[in-house]
Amino acid sequence: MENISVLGAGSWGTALAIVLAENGHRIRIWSHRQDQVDEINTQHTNAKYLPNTTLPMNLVATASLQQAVDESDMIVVAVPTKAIRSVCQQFVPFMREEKLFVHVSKGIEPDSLKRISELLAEEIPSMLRSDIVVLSGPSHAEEVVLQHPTTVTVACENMRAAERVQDAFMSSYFRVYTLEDVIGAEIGGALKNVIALAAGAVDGLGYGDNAKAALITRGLAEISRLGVKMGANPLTFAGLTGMGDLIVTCTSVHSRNWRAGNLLGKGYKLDEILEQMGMVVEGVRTAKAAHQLAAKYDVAMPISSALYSVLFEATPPKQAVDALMARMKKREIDEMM
Ligand SMILES: NC(=O)C1=CN([C@@H]2O[C@H](COP(=O)(O)OP(=O)(O)OC[C@H]3O[C@@H](n4cnc5c(N)ncnc54)[C@H](OP(=O)(O)O)[C@@H]3O)[C@@H](O)[C@H]2O)C=CC1
Ligand SMILES: O=C(CO)COP(=O)(O)O
Repeated sequence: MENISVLGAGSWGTALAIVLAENGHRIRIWSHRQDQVDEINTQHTNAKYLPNTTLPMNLVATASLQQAVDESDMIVVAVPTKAIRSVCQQFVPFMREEKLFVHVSKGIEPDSLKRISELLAEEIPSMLRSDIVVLSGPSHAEEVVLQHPTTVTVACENMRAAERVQDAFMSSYFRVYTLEDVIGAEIGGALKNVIALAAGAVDGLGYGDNAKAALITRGLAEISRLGVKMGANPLTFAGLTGMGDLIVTCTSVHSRNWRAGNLLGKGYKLDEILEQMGMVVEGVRTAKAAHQLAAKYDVAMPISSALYSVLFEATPPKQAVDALMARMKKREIDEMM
């Protein structure tokens, strides 16, 4: 049994806290909203993020970040990418001892182009963190809380740390694999959201399964191209954090990124879509990072670039698809792969 705190009480933080609580660990979940803490502790629900779900009685919420961090040895960071630095900056000043950090967010910071483990390493001094482990894979919170069979991967260069996290999360319906390739796991998890926005847009335009399959396959090709240049193992992209997560996010109605893309394809404006979603759509910010990464590493990322032009340069989605189809002919498998 471990003492574990989950920072962030959105849909994913709450679903993972349920998995951990059901595994018998001593779990705290931190929310920055007192009303949500009260709801979790008194009604055992989190209606905004996981309607129709009853939380286990041993899942305790706190609005005190200090209490959440002090009382646990393993800290699961489950806030959106854009909140990671500010949350770290709030808890680091009162940390007194080393902890194991697990992050479950899927994004890349625009401009700095840092992956999330790099953001955590920058914000948390090395003497206060034993290891940083990435948990990623095809796993919508909505299905995890129904205990539908789900598989994820935990990645860390230190296999003992990865195995400790594997042991903490593994259950009859939540199967956890280990991996050493942190870069591959983080790049696959972040960039699949960009491709999922594009897949949603293609569905919103009324195109069919051929177009969707093309986006998934060619999307994986450009994610892998970039990831390999950044130092990832190409085989990682055939795994759960690559192909697995890309499939689920491009095809599931649970996906926030797919749903936002679908509205884009139907002609809604980005601002109104984000307002309507009420939950984080990581792919929007990551599309900016992907655009910058493609330039920095000199990698062709045509689908990500097309999505960037739809999101930030007002290109109509149909025009972006037409332009993708009209590119110069080329070989399917490029030499780098
Ligand atoms: N949902 C899922 O199924 C999965 C999500 N993920 C990833 O997990 C991460 C979190 O996603 P998800 O749970 O869906 O997001 P949600 O939008 O459901 O929830 C985000 C949570 O973080 C809180 N939050 C936002 N900003 C801050 C801040 N500055 N300080 C403190 N808390 C903050 C929100 O609070 P408030 O309510 O006040 O906005 C909310 O509780 C994302 O990176 C996502 O890609 C990964 C796998 C599956
Ligand atoms: O990462 C996820 C599933 O593995 C969640 O994707 P969305 O944020 O698009 O819902």
